[in-house]
Amino acid sequence: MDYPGNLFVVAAPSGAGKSSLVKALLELDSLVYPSVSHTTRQPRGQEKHGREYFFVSNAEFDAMVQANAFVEWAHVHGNRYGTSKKAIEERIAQGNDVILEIDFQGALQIKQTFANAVLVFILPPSWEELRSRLERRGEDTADVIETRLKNAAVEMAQVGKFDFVIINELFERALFDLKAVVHAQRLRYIAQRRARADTFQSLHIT
Ligand SMILES: Nc1ncnc2c1ncn2[C@@H]1O[C@H](COP(=O)(O)OP(=O)(O)OP(=O)(O)O)[C@@H](O)[C@H]1O
Ligand SMILES: Nc1nc2c(ncn2[C@@H]2O[C@H](COP(=O)(O)O)[C@@H](O)[C@H]2O)c(=O)[nH]1
Repeated sequence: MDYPGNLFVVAAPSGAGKSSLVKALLELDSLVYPSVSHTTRQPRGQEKHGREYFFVSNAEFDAMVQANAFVEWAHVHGNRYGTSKKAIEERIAQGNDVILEIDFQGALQIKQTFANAVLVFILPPSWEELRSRLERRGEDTADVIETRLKNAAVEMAQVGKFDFVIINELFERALFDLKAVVHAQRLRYIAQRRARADTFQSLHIT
């Protein structure tokens, strides 16, 4: 599907820093809108329904799947997460840019539907640092951290399917790289529109 807005998809193993990077990007770039996902996971300490996620029951999630309300959804770390059509389609149809922070399975589903979506994978600088970020964040139990680290190996094996890879060692450097990806896509989009307009003009089509 071809929409006038750009769709950016950021995936990473849990703890690599994608939420922190996306939050910082959103503070700097008022033209990018976040998508709020639905999840069956329980809210963490400060999380609010409708802000970080729409927290729904298994039955509510099932009903949305049945109603074909998701553009993508997946089982991640023992819970289900999904991006609703409502969260993105209206915005990109209006020409706004939208950024999704989702896992690799969802990212690959998005690419099937939106061929122009830009997929970015965030890597941590090392396994030790990944573990230490999850521990320092202090939001998950030791069991949950072990599950997320185990899943990280499977997730990182998918990196070759993404358009861009950013190593989040120094935060400011990684943020610079993410901004550069967004900027490059906007320039590419303008170039594509110009090329199309030129083709139409040379064929005398208005
Ligand atoms: N470059 C960095 N250097 C050091 N710490 C960082 C860096 N980037 C993020 N962090 C910290 O690492 C922790 C994990 O970051 P964050 O919550 O953004 O990860 P995430 O990839 O979104 O994880 P999840 O998928 O579980 O939501 C946070 O405490 C964050 O402040
Ligand atoms: N496929 C999808 N994955 C999603 C979505 N929203 C979030 N996520 C990913 O789940 C894990 C865990 O998130 P957490 O908030 O519990 O730490 C992480 O990789 C998210 O990116 C979604 O809509 N679809």
